[in-house]
Amino acid sequence: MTAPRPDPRNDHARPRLILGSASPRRLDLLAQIGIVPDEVRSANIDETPLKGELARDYVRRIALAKAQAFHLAPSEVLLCADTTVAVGRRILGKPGSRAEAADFMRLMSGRRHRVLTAVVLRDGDRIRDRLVETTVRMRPIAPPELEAYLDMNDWQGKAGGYAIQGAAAAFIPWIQGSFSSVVGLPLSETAAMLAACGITMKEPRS
Ligand SMILES: Cc1cn([C@H]2C[C@H](O)[C@@H](COP(=O)(O)OP(=O)(O)OP(=O)(O)O)O2)c(=O)[nH]c1=O
Repeated sequence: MTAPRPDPRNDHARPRLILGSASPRRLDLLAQIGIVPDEVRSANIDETPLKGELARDYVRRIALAKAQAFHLAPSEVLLCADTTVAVGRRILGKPGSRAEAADFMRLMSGRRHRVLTAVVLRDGDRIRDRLVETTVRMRPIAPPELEAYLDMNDWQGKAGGYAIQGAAAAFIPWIQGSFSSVVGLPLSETAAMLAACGITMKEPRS
């Protein structure tokens, strides 16, 4: 009997990619650039901002905390991220209720805010991280529109209580920065970080 020929598509030197995120958006965004994690894990992190903490310090601290929450085997590379919304110095996380989502949307209505995403890649003891900031403008939202929007439940599980990739797109005429970063993972920056660890698009199977 002859030994099976090795499949040239199996690159055993390539590290296993672990996505440390419960966000379905992050998995979809990776798939968009042809990256399929070998495994998805999630951890519960206390995401309470510290008193007076700046949004950029906060989002980086939380992404790093997520990246430290997992045990990794030597062949594994871990990707984690955190996305938050900042209006002036106020940090808006994921709203805990419809009423809080309404407060957030009223605060953002008719003005600009920032969306920050910190990406962390952990490869053994080595940590690579990037912070990407995007400015988003929301047009004024009338009270009946806000009620209709909240009825759609799109606010649940989203920083700031909205999803630019969802119904709230109707309120957003302009952004400056990275669309994918607002959705949860800046793709250009993430692809570069992964490539530095030897993780690139999977070859298409014929
Ligand atoms: C502003 C904005 C946020 N979001 C989402 C991205 C993130 O999933 C979420 C912010 O919460 P995160 O804490 O960054 O992520 P998560 O709780 O969904 O998942 P995990 O912590 O396990 O990685 O908000 C959108 O989908 N669209 C948007 O326009």
